[in-house]
Order: sequence, then C-alpha cells, then structure tokens
Amino acid sequence: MVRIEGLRKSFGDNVVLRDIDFEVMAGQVVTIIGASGSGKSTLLRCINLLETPDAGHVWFHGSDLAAERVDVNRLREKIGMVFQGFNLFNNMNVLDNCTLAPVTLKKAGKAEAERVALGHLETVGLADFARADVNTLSGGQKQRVAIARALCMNPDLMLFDEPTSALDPEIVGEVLEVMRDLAARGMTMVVVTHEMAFAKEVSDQVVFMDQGVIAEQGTPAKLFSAPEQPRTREFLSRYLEG
Ligand SMILES: Nc1ncnc2c1ncn2[C@@H]1O[C@H](COP(=O)(O)OP(=O)(O)OP(=O)(O)O)[C@@H](O)[C@H]1O
Repeated sequence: MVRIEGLRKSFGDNVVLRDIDFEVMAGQVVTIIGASGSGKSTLLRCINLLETPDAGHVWFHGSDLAAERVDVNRLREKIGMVFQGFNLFNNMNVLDNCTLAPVTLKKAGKAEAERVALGHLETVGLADFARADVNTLSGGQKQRVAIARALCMNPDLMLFDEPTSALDPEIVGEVLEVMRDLAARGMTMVVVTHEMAFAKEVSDQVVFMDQGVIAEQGTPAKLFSAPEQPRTREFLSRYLEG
C-alpha cells in the first residue's frame, strides 16, 4: 500500500532523513521506534505530504506522491492521522468534531453523517459521549475521539504520531486498546511510538530509526529478541532498563 524509496528530507542544514526505504503492506501494522530527534515523525509526515520530501519516492496505492501532482486533500481523505496533541475543536461536541471535515460524510447529509460517526464512536467506546463537549473529556477520551474522527473518513491507512505520549500513564492503556482493536480488524497502520510492549505485541514489522536512517527493521520477534545492530541493542536495553 505504501512504498518508500530513497527518501531524503532536510530542514536547512539539518539532514533529518536520508536513504529511507521501507514498505507497508495492506493490513499490516508497522511501528517506528527510535530516540528523540531520530526522524520518526518527519518520516510519518512525509507519507501524507505534511512534509515534502527533498528526494526519493513515496508510493501510495501505486501513485508516486513525490512525482505526480497530487491533490493533498483527496490524499488525506484516504490517510487518517492521529497526533500526540489530539487536534480537536474544544468548543464543539464530540459528534460535531467527527462529522465536520470528512467530505464524503458531508455529501451524505447530516443524519447519515451522524449515524456513521456514532458507529465509529461505538468502536472507540464513546457512543455515550456523542453530545458531550470535548473540553469535558479526559486526555484518553479525547484521543479516542481523534481516532473516531479519522475513521469517519473511511481511510485505507492510519498514521499515529506518538498517540499516547501526552497522556497520563494510567490512561495510556485505553488508547492502546482501541489501536489493538483496529489492528485486529485489519486496519493498515503506521505507528510512531515509545510504547515498546505495544510495538512488540501488535506490529508485523518494526522499524528502528537512528540519526535519520533506518538502522534496522524486522519482525518484532527478531528485532526485540535478537537485534543485529549494536545501536538497536543499546536503544532497547535503555528502554528495558526503564
Ligand atoms: N518543521 C521543522 N523545522 C525544522 N526542524 C524540524 C522540523 N521538524 C522536525 N525538525 C527537526 O528534525 C529532527 C527530527 O525530528 P522528528 O520530530 O522527526 O524526530 P522524532 O524522532 O519524531 O523525535 P521525537 O521522538 O522527539 O518526536 C529534529 O532535529 C527536529 O528538530
């Protein structure tokens, strides 16, 4: 579904990504791990052109996003994005947050849009909160609304950028549970995360980034149990130590 070849990205003199190659097959969960500043978010943001690559190719459903004139709005309807900071409208209720943007829902009319959105709120366990103001919700609930909102676009791919990093430790689990459920339903997902236990459990492939390159990638069984690169071992042992 997504194939990246020879991707490079710099901000001024700071080369943030170099020679990135990887692939995400339909139905797979790929997690991206690595130290702060290693380029994980930038790589994720290149997939839906929130960042424009300097060189290389990002293929999505066979179209080269870097080479072709892509309608980014149409592209982003097919790629749901969930950010660390939720990006919800706090002065609106949960249901309106979900139905506001998706063009297909708008075309369907208000009643149908709300029916679809309620279905996705049910998926994330928040159907009872549809009329609640977003600013009355906990961080975990807000993030689950953000996931439901992304699902309302009926995306082919979901990108998660550290979805639990802004949450109190005791509510991280409720968001991971929703993500686990999506993965079990066959959603194609790319997840930047520091949650190693989650990455180990849910991923088909784990990508370890180090200073702007993919230092190692493989199945969780291989990468977590028998990493080949010293830098991967060093990174993982730092995490496992706490
Ligand atoms: N819009 C930007 N303008 C300038 N520099 C940027 C921008 N976005 C990212 N960078 C720089 O690119 C490098 C990689 O950042 P990125 O956010 O991709 O790393 P990360 O691995 O996701 O880190 P973290 O785990 O802390 O989120 C950093 O040096 C960062 O300062």
